[in-house]
Amino acid sequence: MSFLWNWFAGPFQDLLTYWFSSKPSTVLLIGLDHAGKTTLTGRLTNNRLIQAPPTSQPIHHQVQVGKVTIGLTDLGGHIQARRLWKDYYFSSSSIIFVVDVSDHKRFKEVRYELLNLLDDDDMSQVPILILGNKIDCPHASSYTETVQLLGIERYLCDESNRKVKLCMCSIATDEGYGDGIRWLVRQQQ
Ligand SMILES: Nc1nc2c(ncn2[C@@H]2O[C@H](COP(=O)(O)OP(=O)(O)OP(=O)(O)O)[C@@H](O)[C@H]2O)c(=O)[nH]1
Ligand SMILES: [Mg+2]
Repeated sequence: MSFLWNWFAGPFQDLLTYWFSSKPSTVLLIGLDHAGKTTLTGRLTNNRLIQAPPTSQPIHHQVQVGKVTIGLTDLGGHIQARRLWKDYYFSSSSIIFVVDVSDHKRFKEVRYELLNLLDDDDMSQVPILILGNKIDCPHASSYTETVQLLGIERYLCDESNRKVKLCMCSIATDEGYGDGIRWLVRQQQ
C-alpha cells in the first residue's frame, strides 16, 4: 500500500519542494497606519528620511542588503488595507511588522493584529521581524515593556520552532533596525 502511495505522491512532493525552494525573496512590510513603514522604505532604498502620505495601495521596492537584493512590498496599515495583508502572506518569504512604541493608546489594537499574524498556522515557519519604532520619542516603551504590552514573550522564547525577533529602533534617527534587517536576510539563506 505504501508503495502505491509513494508512486503517486513522489512527483507531487518533488513539485512542492521545487515550488517552496524557488519562492522569491519577498519581504512584506506591515503594521498599523502611521507606524513608520513607508519611512523605512526611504531609509532602505536611498538612506533618506522621507515624508510620505498614508499608503493607499501596495508599493514594491528593490532593496540591496549587502550582496543580497530583496523585494519589499509596503502595504498600507489603515483598517481597509489590513484586509489585504493576508492575501500577500503566501507569496512572502518573510515579514517586517512595524510598531509605533510611543503610541500607548494603540497597543491594544496593534497587539490584536500582531497576534493574528503570529497565531496563523500558515505562517509558523515564516521569519517575522518586529520593529519597535520611534524610540526617539519621549514616552517610547522599552524592549521589556514592548514585549509585555504586545504579549509576545512566548513567540520570542520559542527559538526551536519560530523565527521571531524584536528590534527597538528609530527610523527617523537611523538607529536600531539594521541588525534586524540583516537577521531577516540571514534567515532566508
Ligand atoms: N519620531 C519619529 N517619527 C517617525 C519615525 N518613523 C516614522 N515617523 C513618522 O511617523 C509618521 C508616519 O510614518 P509613515 O512611514 O508614513 O507610516 P506608515 O506606517 O507608512 O503609515 P500608513 O502608510 O498609513 O500605513 C510620519 O510622520 C513619519 O515621519 C521615527 O522613528 N520617529
Ligand atoms: Mg505608508
